[in-house]
Amino acid sequence: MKLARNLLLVDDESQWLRTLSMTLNRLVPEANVDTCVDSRQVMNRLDTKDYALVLLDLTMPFHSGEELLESIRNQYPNTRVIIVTGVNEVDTAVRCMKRGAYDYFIKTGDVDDLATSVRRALEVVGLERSYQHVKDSFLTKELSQPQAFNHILTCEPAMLDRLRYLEALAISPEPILITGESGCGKDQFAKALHLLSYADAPFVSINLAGLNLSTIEATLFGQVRGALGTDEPARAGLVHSAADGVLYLDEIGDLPLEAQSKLLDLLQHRQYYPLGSDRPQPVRCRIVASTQHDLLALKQAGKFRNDLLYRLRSHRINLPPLRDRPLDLTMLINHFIEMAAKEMQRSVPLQPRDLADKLRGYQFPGNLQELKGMVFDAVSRSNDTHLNIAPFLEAINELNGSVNPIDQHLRFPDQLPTLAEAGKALIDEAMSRTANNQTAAAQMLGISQSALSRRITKGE
Ligand SMILES: Nc1ncnc2c1ncn2[C@@H]1O[C@H](COP(=O)(O)OP(=O)(O)OP(=O)(O)O)[C@@H](O)[C@H]1O
Repeated sequence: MKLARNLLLVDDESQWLRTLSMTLNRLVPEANVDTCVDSRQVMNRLDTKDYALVLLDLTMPFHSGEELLESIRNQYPNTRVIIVTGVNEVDTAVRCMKRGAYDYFIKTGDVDDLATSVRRALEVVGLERSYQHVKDSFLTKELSQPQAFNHILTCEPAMLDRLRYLEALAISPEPILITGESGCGKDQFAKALHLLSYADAPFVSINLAGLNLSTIEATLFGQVRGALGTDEPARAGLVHSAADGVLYLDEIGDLPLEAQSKLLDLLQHRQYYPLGSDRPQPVRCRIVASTQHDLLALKQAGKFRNDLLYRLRSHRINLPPLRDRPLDLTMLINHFIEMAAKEMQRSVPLQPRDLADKLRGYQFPGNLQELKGMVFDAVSRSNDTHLNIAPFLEAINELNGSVNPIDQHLRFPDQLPTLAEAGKALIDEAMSRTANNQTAAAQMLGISQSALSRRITKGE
């Protein structure tokens, strides 16, 4: 899938082209910069490669910049054009902007503003493309690269929407935040994104839970020799290893505040400083972060930076827990049974037909990870023909046993009722819920029907 990062510099001065391309490579590392010195070649170049942005000189032999601006906007409306010229005339600038230029710069030695505009234009084109992709995929309801999702089994409409959304986001360079309970498939989504857009580049992941600040900083950003006052050798960090690919930050909520500002710098300026160095290193990598925690709550508690949170949340995917994916249960059980049998090199045991039904009411606090664990346990405890379902029943019983309905539902008033009053209220409620069926009410209350009848007669 095409990322919006190809940039074509057009100018008849080859020395200027060389300098500008070197500068932009440094200041906008996310861009792929090509150059074109001959105005007659520009439209050919656009025919053969998908450029998100063209930086155009105005005064050139053969075709003027204004002429090319018009042709590009007509034939490639999704490509933005920034004019970079020596012509310092308000009229010309106004005319170019009216013809659809994205921005207009006078050639000077100071290219910081130009770099900012280039970065913004690439973001705009990326967002436009993602939006178009979301629209297309939601209209057609089809995935264009289904093979990237081979490891994500689902037939739940809500999950299929998320797959399509991830596919649409794959072309944007912006970070993605994946949220959801533990074990619900966040890692799988990060890996799918990698396959969608960065399959030939590295996928580098780190789980930030429980790591201290210096370990995180050194691991992520690397260090120069002796950075920590010891004689430790220089080493490259994971950000360096993830160049051009995906850096997956699992449990981003555990990132200490000090490291959050460095991550923000990386996201905003696509550069980082190894520990002990004051020389910024440019890098281009897609950041995917995940968490099972509520980052808004962490922000309110002062543990997560507001600016980082909003930067990360620009693309967000929240995965539903397994208990909200009833349509997937049977398929996942079958999948994990086959996987376990294969790993344990045994034949696939038969499962009871109603296994998925038995599990329907179960909450799966550990989600797919828990289901997978149960199935592997069951397969390992099975004989060659039939699946041993004890692990499933044990989990259901354990959970039922650990839930204290009184803790969950009863709320006592300041003035407690007497035992007799509470007992009578309970019996009245049970009788009303069972439409005065004493046998059912007695079962609900955990006493025999005759004991209930006695209590009702006595008015207890
Ligand atoms: N849709 C799916 N189809 C098949 N297997 C899945 C699916 N989603 C997740 N899994 C499997 O379930 C297990 C848990 O998934 P994963 O590690 O992606 O969850 P997670 O949300 O990242 O968990 P954690 O919060 O603990 O990091 C993995 O073994 C994964 O391969």
